[in-house]
Amino acid sequence: MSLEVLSKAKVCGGWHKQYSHSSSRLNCDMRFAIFLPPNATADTPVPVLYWLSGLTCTDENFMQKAGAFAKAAELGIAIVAPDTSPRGDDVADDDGYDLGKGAGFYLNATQAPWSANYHMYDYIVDELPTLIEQHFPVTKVKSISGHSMGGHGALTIGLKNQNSYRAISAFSPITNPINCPWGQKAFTHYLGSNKELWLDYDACELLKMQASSLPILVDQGDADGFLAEQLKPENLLDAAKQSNTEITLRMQPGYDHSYYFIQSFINEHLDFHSTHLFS
Ligand SMILES: CC(=O)Oc1ccc2c(C)cc(=O)oc2c1
Repeated sequence: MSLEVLSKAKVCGGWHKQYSHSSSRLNCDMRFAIFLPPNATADTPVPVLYWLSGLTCTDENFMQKAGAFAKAAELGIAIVAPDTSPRGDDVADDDGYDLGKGAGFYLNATQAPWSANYHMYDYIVDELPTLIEQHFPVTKVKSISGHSMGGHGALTIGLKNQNSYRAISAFSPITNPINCPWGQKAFTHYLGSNKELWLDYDACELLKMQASSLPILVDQGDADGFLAEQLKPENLLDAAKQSNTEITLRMQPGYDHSYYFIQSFINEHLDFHSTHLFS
């Protein structure tokens, strides 16, 4: 599979690069961004942290706003930031910011018109890592993190693929999409009205069914305007209790839903991932 370079810039001794490629799973051209630390070479490949962004975001938000490069360079971790949905003029969309382009919810849609392209679950789990491992000096060792809708993606993808990742972390994740307005809207459109089929993409339901062998770190701001209606971290703790899974949930006083919050704690998440990626 071929990659087209869209941009490259040296940063913190490493490289930030953006690429486009044709995705067979999403049936469209996709973009992603990668940060390669200075020590990533063919002789010394490095592990990868996959970062899943939230609603309305692209490959660019985390790379431009999180301030993660200095720490990732020091630790020797590559970071891959995919886009948040399929893209292009032929891809179905909606006027709302919480459905369609920019709102792929990291699942495989089964309902028309979404099912033609919206297979973000398969893209993140299989197609993108295969591509990254073919083209860059990285190992197969990986972990996963994300924000909001991307936190939901990191939790569900990590929990469903515990042998593929070393650790999961999330900022302000949508923890229980089957019980919040964003999730209920997206799942109705992408998966249909049979709510039994929604359970497979809900972190709380997954945790109730199976304990996590992966360490999980969640940071949540207590001044986040979406906390009570959309994010519900207390439901994640309740679900974890039911399967005897230990989750570190840190309520961070005064922080909101923005990238200022992510920037404040990203180094601690990178340290957390480093501990497990190199163990
Ligand atoms: C760049 C940025 O601030 O991203 C951002 C803003 C808001 C949201 C909301 C409301 C939900 C979500 O899933 O992600 C997200 C990302």
